[in-house]
Amino acid sequence: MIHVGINGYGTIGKRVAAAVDAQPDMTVVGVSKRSLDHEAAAAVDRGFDLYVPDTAADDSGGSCDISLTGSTTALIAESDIIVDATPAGVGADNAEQYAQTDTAVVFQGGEASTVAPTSFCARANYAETVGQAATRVVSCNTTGLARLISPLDEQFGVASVDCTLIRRGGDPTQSNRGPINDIVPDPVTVPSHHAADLQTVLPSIDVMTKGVTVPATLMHVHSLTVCLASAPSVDAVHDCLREERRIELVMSAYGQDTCADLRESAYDQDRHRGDVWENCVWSESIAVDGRSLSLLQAIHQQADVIPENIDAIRALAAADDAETSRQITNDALGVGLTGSLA
Ligand SMILES: NC(=O)C1=CN([C@@H]2O[C@H](COP(=O)(O)OP(=O)(O)OC[C@H]3O[C@@H](n4cnc5c(N)ncnc54)[C@H](O)[C@@H]3O)[C@@H](O)[C@H]2O)C=CC1
Ligand SMILES: O=C(OP(=O)(O)O)[C@H](O)COP(=O)(O)O
Repeated sequence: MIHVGINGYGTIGKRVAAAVDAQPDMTVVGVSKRSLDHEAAAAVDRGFDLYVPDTAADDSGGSCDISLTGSTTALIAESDIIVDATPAGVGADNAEQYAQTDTAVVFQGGEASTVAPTSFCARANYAETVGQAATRVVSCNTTGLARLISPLDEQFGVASVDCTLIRRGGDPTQSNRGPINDIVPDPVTVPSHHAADLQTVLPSIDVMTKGVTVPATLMHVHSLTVCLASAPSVDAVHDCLREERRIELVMSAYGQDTCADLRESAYDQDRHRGDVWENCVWSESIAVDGRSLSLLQAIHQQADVIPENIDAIRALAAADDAETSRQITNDALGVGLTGSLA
């Protein structure tokens, strides 16, 4: 059993905790959270031991009467691996504390790539992280790109990638974010950080990315043009992507027209929190003109990195090879088990 502690129990941390709990070879030691709020209470109700930063819980979380197990320092000491899912930048502040222990760490994509010796996407570069003391799961957008580009590169060769990322303005509870009525170049400089981030897991890929942020909370959408080394048929691209359990081919013809439709599908499948762990590639968007492939995909920002965090834990623990780990994770969560309609 791999004993896992989760430091930071928000959008990503609570999903990672539930996913660890679902694995046959992992157990949740506990979760650590700064604010003693309704999310902390829900963690305890769910059966997770709750730890707080050593400086004690701040008092902004309200007056919930919640039973505490100990300090974050104790959680780190009791865990084989810590998943740090604290807000962007806090993970880097925590890095020194982790480094003073034998506990390995999975950081998140909000941290700079320098926070750990490797960056991680299970489909792209699992082996580089095996046995390391720390890794960083690349961001939700970068995970979505790496999962798509890896099989295309293996099967057809990828000469270059050009992607416009239509970024959601914030997660559903982030009422302080926006825009509420605009389309914002984000960043206005080109390339956006996603190009360099993709190269942390796929260093040989020639990639250009541009970002705009829109008033939406459900998912990101990527508009991609990929220059391939060969000229495959549309059917060959379909077949290549259909092999990937973390890619779902969705179809407008089946009413999967929008991000809202994709999220509703996940709720209809009784998925926990309505999570869509897979890249959703619109089947009808796949077009090939010689060596140029175009497509549209949607990425559920709260969910796609969750299976990757689980595989990153196994890689740090040197527990399995990439394919075995991905399969255990997929089976335990139900990733790709609904089957593409396309
Ligand atoms: N929300 C998203 O769509 C995605 C986020 N990420 C990355 O995941 C990381 C976490 O992001 P979210 O889950 O969205 O953040 P969040 O704000 O939803 O959750 C952060 C959690 O950490 C807790 N926290 C704050 N300071 C703490 C401290 N000093 N010690 C322990 N806990 C503390 C908060 O109480 C909260 O439970 C960031 O690096 C982010 O960039 C990556 C992919 C997608
Ligand atoms: O990692 C993410 O996005 P990113 O890949 O665009 O940096 C998550 O959606 C969080 O992004 P945010 O920092 O804009 O909330």
